[in-house]
Amino acid sequence: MIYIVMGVSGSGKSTVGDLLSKELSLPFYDADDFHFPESIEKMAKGIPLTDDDRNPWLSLLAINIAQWEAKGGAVLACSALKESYRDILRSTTENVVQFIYLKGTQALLATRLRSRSSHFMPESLLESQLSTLEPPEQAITVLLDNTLENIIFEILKEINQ
Ligand SMILES: Nc1ncnc2c1ncn2[C@@H]1O[C@H](COP(=O)(O)OP(=O)(O)OP(=O)(O)O)[C@@H](O)[C@H]1O
Ligand SMILES: O=C(O)[C@H](O)[C@@H](O)[C@H](O)[C@H](O)CO
Repeated sequence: MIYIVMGVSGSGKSTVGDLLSKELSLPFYDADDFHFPESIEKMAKGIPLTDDDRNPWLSLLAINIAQWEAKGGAVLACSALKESYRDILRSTTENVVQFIYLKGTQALLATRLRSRSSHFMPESLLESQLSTLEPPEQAITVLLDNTLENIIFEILKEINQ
């Protein structure tokens, strides 16, 4: 199984994904590590990515997803903001991708982004992240206004159902 922890910047994808991977004894990958340098540069300058920036990155991730699945599964932290992006991520495997959506208010997301230091993503991009987001219909949805312990507990409960 491939678990994709998704949501806008600051929602806790990397933190939750890493913890979840340990609970599930699966390797953890962060989609941020697969961005092209030009994309990181754009975001650092406060310029939102476009479909043209994201699609090749998502296709690269999809190739990796098939390989991770063949090796026994993984947890991936990836924004996966639009349904079309999630379609690309699902395109190389059949029925093995489970999305986990971290949902929260703009105010809390902004607070989380502000409290974080030394990250390329500026808080100014939060608005465009939220306007691009198409909330997933088929996902385990968890409210991020909770302790990490409770968030992981909720996710594991849903996975084990
Ligand atoms: N449940 C939580 N309670 C309190 N703080 C949290 C929680 N989840 C994450 N954080 C903190 O919020 C900040 C954002 O989390 P994180 O970097 O994991 O988000 P992200 O979605 O991966 O962001 P990005 O996509 O921009 O890399 C971090 O400083 C993290 O420690
Ligand atoms: O699709 C996107 O716009 C990107 O993946 C962003 O979401 C950032 O990479 C991530 O949030 C790191 O801060």
